Amino acid sequence: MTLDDIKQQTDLLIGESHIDQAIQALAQRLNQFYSNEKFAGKSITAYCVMNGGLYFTGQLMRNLTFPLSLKYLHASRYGDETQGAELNWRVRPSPAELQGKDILLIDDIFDEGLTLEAIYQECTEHKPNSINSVVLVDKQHLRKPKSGFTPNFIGLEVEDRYIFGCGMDYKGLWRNLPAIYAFKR
Ligand SMILES: O=P(O)(O)OC[C@H]1O[C@H](OP(=O)(O)OP(=O)(O)O)[C@H](O)[C@@H]1O
Ligand code: HPA
Repeated sequence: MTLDDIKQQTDLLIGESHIDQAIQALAQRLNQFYSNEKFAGKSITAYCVMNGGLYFTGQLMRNLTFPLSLKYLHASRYGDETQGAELNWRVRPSPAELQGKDILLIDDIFDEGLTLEAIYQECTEHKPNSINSVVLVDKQHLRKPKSGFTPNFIGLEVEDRYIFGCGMDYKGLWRNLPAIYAFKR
């Protein structure tokens, strides 16, 4: 499939400039949040949730103005599929990197929320000083975690379709696209 095929067979759901604006607005909110005196003199440990979080982390980071230590973790439950299954931990954060730290989890999408909720729980067990999460998009449906868990910062809302671009893949591909697409129904 070529880029031309993608353009013909998909709907452009969110364009590049809209996404860039949303990322800048999120960065401003995070800069404001972490300028609170309770974070004075501290650095923030940002965890990029691989692989999907990579694009968003890179775009977000360049607009963040507080001292940030970048790490990554990898938990996956979609693989190359468009339906989620059981969570598979590939790289866990190390306890020593969490204890007493101020953690920011960065991911591309909050869909059914099971991935981010499980990551949050894993991190919480190792007693960070604070833990917050930011996602680029929140998919609009009612299949969210029963616990009520939700990210602290959300960039954009997206309709209930399988989407790709901006870090999100379609069958392992097209994470590189700077806009968000869904195949035509
Ligand atoms: O809210 P959920 O329904 O749990 O889905 C969201 C998660 O799914 C995707 O990861 P994926 O499992 O595709 O792994 P990948 O990022 O390595 O492709 C995405 O990057 C999120 O981490
Ligand atoms: O809609 C999606 N697209 C890509 N990856 C995803 N992971 C969860 N939901 C999605």
